[in-house]
Amino acid sequence: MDLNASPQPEEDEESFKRRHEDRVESAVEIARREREERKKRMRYDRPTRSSQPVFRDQSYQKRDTRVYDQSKLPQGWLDCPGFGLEIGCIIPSKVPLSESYNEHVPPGKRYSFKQVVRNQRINGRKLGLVIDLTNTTRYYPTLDLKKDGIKHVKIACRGRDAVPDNVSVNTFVNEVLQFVLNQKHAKKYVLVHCTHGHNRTGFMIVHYLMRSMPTMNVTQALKMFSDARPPGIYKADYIDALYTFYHEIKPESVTCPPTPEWKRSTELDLNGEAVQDDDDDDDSPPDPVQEINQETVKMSNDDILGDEIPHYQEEAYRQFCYKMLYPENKKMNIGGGGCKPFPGSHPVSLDRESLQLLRQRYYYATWKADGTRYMMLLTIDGCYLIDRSFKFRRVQMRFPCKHSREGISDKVHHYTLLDGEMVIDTPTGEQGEARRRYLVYDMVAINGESVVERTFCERWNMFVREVIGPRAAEKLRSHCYRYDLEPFAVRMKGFWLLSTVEKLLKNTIPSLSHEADGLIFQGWDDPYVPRTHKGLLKWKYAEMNSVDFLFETGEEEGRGFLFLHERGKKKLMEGYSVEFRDDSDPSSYNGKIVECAWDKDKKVWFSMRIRVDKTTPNDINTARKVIKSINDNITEEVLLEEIKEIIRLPMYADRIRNDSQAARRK
Ligand SMILES: Nc1nc2c(ncn2[C@@H]2O[C@H](COP(=O)(O)OP(=O)(O)OP(=O)(O)O)[C@@H](O)[C@H]2O)c(=O)[nH]1
Repeated sequence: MDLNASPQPEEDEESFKRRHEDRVESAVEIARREREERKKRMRYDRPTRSSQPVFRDQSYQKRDTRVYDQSKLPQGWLDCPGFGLEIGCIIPSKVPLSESYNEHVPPGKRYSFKQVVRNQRINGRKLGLVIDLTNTTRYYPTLDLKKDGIKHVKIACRGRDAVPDNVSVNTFVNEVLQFVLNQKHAKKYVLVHCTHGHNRTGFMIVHYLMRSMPTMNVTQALKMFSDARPPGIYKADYIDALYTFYHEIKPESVTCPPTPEWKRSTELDLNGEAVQDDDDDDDSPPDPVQEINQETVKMSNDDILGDEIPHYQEEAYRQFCYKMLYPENKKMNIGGGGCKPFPGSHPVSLDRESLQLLRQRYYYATWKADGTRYMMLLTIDGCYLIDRSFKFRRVQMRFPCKHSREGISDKVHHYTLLDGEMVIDTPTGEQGEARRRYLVYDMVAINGESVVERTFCERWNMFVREVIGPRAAEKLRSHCYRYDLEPFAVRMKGFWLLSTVEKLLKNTIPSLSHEADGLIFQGWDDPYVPRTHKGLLKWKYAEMNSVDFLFETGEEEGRGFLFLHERGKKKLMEGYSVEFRDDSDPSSYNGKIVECAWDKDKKVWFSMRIRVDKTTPNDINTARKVIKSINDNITEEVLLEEIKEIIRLPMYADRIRNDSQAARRK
């Protein structure tokens, strides 16, 4: 019996059946061997759920060294309908099988790429992209697709006991969005397939719909998919995961459809045992080892928030940020790859000299929140936290625009760039849970328009009117979307007249439910200045004035060196040393950024903490300013005395009076 006999395209269904029955005996043996193999593989080769690989084009094929039995069709594949109706430019489909499977597929049921392309052409559609979500490369070679000018993207998703991970979802959505954006003339389509084109495929398509249409909700997106590809997603945990991800409450009327007949009838293998495909989207329960015990995880400022996004998407967003921050420099290109400096505005330490600035310009004050600095980019397809290393991570948040219909906005912010600090609010007393809050203190762009050249006062009012206001209004009315389930709350930071600084120091700061380490003085008429802004002043409590050094151990035991940056390069600080006041071995700090404060009595730097959010030390000029500020020693008393004088100056006295009257009128 020749199992490798070449396919017979002209064969009728009857003769195919007969030929196939002859082979059952051997197939039983093969199935048994394969089960053994699979058991071995699962023991040693199990990928973790959170790190599913994303491979593009042929690269995955190089790595996948498994030997596959070409006679094995995916369970239920034969009777599973080929493809669904179009959803925008997307066509959900089962996996096309290469012609090397023809021997085991009756002629009327064959579904290779040749058939796919032909079928789509008959329906008036031309394919431009295929997104393959299967976790194997055994079903078809991608070479022919390339020849036909069809791009193939592989996003390997296991599907078996978990939903596709967030990074894979980000990749999928971005691929489709890019494809749509780059469509020039003729409309082309995206064929999306997993094994059967229901669960993983549906899950990804629902994510795409949610991120491309601001008024879409999960129930509508699920229905759109199930109308196009009945019965839709038929795994309850996939449906639940979508509601959870988008912070929506699942309506009672939404139920999970039963497993389709074509899938159930083939769930037994030739020995009558339930089989699991390498790649199949079966219904096994989640792996218990992977479950995280949420209760034991304590919130910290160093927690990594959000999900990674594709590198090329991140690069495009960086370009956008630079364009908004330097609008006068229209041709600015920050280039691809490499490490880009974080472009957010940075205050300088208050010293005797800069104290004079408070007399020359009109300032407001706020507390200096001591959390983690992030800029935040709001777009239709998601919100992105931008950390101090200029890395972007996606968080699921909603920022409606002002134009609203019955309070529910039909638009969300697209390319709005905020600046702020993430803090952890811990309520005093026994009641309430710690909650993350993003405190916004500035805005760089609104819906693709740079506002850096406007005064702070204008930016601030615009932020309140266009961002915080609509969000607050929708929060009260929205029934479906639960803002309280978002990963953090968003607040605007309060700014106060200089006449109230004493109250700010004595009453407001002590009553805050998060850390604060001083004050920020914000020029009310200032533009947004990227990087170091000499007019933006920070005053810290004396013991909190600090410098971030890079610490490296030398060859001599116990000896360590401190480095700063000078014009972007490492600079050894001769004669500087640091004391570690915990019991840990100094070598454990090697290569880390260590935040140090100055001990006036002992005249030595001592370590306060490791800065896991930073990869570079302070610039030498920044450090000089901190040192000057330490030497100048502007205490709380000195500061308050100075401010008392400043607010009597005519420029301040008049504006304070006007601003107070305006605030009362509001
Ligand atoms: N502009 C501004 N910055 C603020 C405000 N509140 C807190 N900050 C933070 O103050 C930081 C600058 O203070 P530094 O003392 O130099 O820095 P840090 O607290 O050590 O943190 P890094 O900035 O990460 O070095 C900024 O990064 C801001 O995140 C505010 O209201 N306005």
